[in-house]
Order: sequence, then C-alpha cells, then structure tokens
Amino acid sequence: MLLTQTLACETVFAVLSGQNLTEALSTTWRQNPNITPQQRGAVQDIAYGTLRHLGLLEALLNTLASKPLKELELKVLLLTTLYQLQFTRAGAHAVVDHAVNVAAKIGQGKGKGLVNAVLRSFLRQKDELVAAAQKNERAKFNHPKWWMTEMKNAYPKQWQQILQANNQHPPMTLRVNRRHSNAEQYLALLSERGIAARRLSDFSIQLEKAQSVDALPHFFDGWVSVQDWGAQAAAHLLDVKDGMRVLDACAAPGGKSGHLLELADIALTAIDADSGRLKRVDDNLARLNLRATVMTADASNPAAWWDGQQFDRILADVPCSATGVARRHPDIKWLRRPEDFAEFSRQQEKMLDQLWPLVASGGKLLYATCSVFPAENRLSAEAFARRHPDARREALSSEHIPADLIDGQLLPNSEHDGFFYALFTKAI
Ligand SMILES: C[S@@+](CC[C@H](N)C(=O)[O-])C[C@H]1O[C@@H](n2cnc3c(N)ncnc32)[C@H](O)[C@@H]1O
Repeated sequence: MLLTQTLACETVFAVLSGQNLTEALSTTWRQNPNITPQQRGAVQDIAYGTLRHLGLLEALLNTLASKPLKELELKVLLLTTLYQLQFTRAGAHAVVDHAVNVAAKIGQGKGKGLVNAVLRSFLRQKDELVAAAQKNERAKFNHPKWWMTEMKNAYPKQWQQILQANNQHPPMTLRVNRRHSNAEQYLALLSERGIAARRLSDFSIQLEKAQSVDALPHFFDGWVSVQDWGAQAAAHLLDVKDGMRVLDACAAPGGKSGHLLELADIALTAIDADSGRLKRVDDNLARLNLRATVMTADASNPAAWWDGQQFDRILADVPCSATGVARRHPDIKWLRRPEDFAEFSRQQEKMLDQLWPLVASGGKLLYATCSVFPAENRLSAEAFARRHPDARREALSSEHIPADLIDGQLLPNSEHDGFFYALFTKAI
C-alpha cells in the first residue's frame, strides 16, 4: 500500500502541475517497471478517483485546514488520502499512518502535525463535512465554475445530467465486427465465458463490468473492438459503400478507420499528424486483418501529400477539447482553460476548409468531435456551412446509432460518451 499511495501522489502532483494524466501515468510506469498489475490498478484508482472528485476533496481540505496549503506536495498527499478515506475500502488507520509518514519527508517534516490533524478530524466528522461541502456547486459537481456556467447556458435542462455523467466510471463498450458476427451471436459467446453484457444495437454491446481484452472471445482475431457507442456512430453516419475512396483525416489510433473498413470494401487512406500514434492504426488494422494506406500527414495542408484524386467520403474526427469524454480523462476538467476553445475552433476551421476541396461532387464530409461545447460543435458547423455554399448539411440517421443524437449532439450518459457530428454533402 505504501508504494501505491506514493506513486499515486506523484502522478496527481504531475497532473496538478500541468501534465496530462495519460503522460503522467506513463512516466510512473516507466520509472517503476516492477510493480504488479494489482499495484498498477491501485495507483490508477487513486489517481483517477482523486481527479474525478477533486472539487469535493478540495472543498473538504479548505474546511479542514485552517489556512491554504502552500506546498503542492502536501496538498496532493492530503487530497489523495481524503479520496481513499471517502471513496475506497482501504483501512482508514493504515492510510492515515502512511500519509503522516510521507508528510515527515516533505519540506523537513513541518507538515506532519497538520496532516495528522486534518485526516483525524475528517474521520471524526466525515458525513457532516461532506454534506456541508456539497452545498457548494464546484464540490457537488466536481467541475470548474466556468465549465458549469457553459453547460448551464448551452443545456439549461440537461446540465446536471451531463456533469454527473462526467463523474461516473465510463462504460466499456464493444463494437462487433460484422464480418464475423453480430451482437446477438457475440453475446452468446460472452455468456459462455460468464461475462455479463447487454445489446445496445445490432453491432454494439455494453459489458456490465470492464474486462481485460484477453478475456474477450476472438478479440485477437478481430471479432470485436473496444469503442464507445457514441464513437461508433461516425462510420455508420458516413454510409460507406463498396468501391468508395475514403479519407480518415485524423485517424490515430484507428478506432474509426477499422470500423469503416469493417462496413464496406473501401479504399481507405488513413492519415494523422502524429507518427507515434499512427503506429497504433497499423496495429489495430493488423488485428482486424484489414488494410489501408496509412501515412503521416497534416490534414490542414493537403498540398503536401494529396495526389489530386477526390474522395467519396471524408471523416474529419478533429482534435478538440475532449470535454465529452471527461469521465475517461478526469484531468481534462482541471487542465482545460476557457481560452483553449478559440484555438480548437480555429484549428478545426482550417482543417475543414482545407479538406473540403478533396471531397468529390456528391461526396460527403463528416465533422466529428468528442466535445459538448457548442463553440467547437454547432457554431463551427454553422460557420462552415456559411463559408461553403456548396455544402448541404444532412439530417443524421441510422438504425445503429444512439437515439438521443439531437442536432448532431450526443450528451454523455450511461450508454455513451459525448460526441458531435455534422454531415455535409457537396453539391453536384
Ligand atoms: C480525436 S483523435 C482521432 C481519433 C480517431 N479518429 C479514432 O477514432 O481512433 C484526433 C487526432 O487528430 C490528430 N491530429 C491533430 N492535428 C492533426 C493534423 N493537423 N492533421 C492530421 N491529424 C491531426 C491527432 O494526432 C489525433 O490522433
């Protein structure tokens, strides 16, 4: 337990100093190659959990400490320990003793008494303190104030549901490869292995509990892929047919490239600006036994790589704020800044404008984000339509996608993450 608590502290410290959680965890794993899978799981749980509930934990700490803590290390130690005391079954006394021992090593041990006092005081009046803290919206919903204000303005009826969904553990969803089976047949295979799951659509299954992919029948033969149901909508909406030329303009790690290739025999070009991430497209397609032309390229500069032949379909799954998948990356809630949105919109606008000439007459471009902020989604799509009179925005429909897709926006809930889609057809 000592090691896992220490590593979790280091990871959360890195995030609160500005690093994203995925990178912070990679550093932790690289520097500690000998930890067991159980220890890894425990570090992940504390790091994710602390960031998921950071608003509440900070409010508790503010009440318990008589003055704001200057040492970030000490603050992180208390936040991660409060997380364990409030949300896990770890033995309270062992957790507190360890925190006090760690405090002895921070800043010449000056905070040791404070850590001891704060944690024991929390244990004495836990329920009252949590109830009082939750009167504050930041603590109750665990999001920064500016994010909550945006959600209230954009979704006056659903904002609470969105924020609450962001604080849940994400569902694990499978996309069934229709070249091998369908949801019903694959559910039978899961059931034989004692894995509880339910059907979301003809080719989509939600597992009751997250599983290692090693446990999934025929996973390594490409029968299923792990992909959120909301993300699965992209390939269905693009409506690819045999023989089409298709561009996946922001392809890595290849979730949607694989899906497009499962749906029809297409000539797919999959590009991404990040060559490291692009390697994962190759790995994914190899597992699915599917082929594409995969290359490192900048979607906002086709002049550097395009051969001049237009595409029937383009998927522009652009870089975005990822605010629709905050429950998978709880660090996003605390690392994003309101000013980031203007930069994402500018980048997306440039990419869409540069890609549009590559669409053949009568062809389609799907603009996709995993964001719930209208600045990137609805407003960007409307601005794109105004700039391109030859682009007709299509109604979105498919029997395979979540029924709550409204005006292109999916809000996160127990079945899927938050996504936005806008489909444009080029005039003939
Ligand atoms: C949302 S992710 C794509 C996810 C992918 N479509 C999937 O389903 O697995 C966005 C991707 O855009 C890539 N990207 C960012 N800027 C780019 C650019 N200028 N040209 C091409 N790809 C870019 C990022 O490297 C990242 O992999």
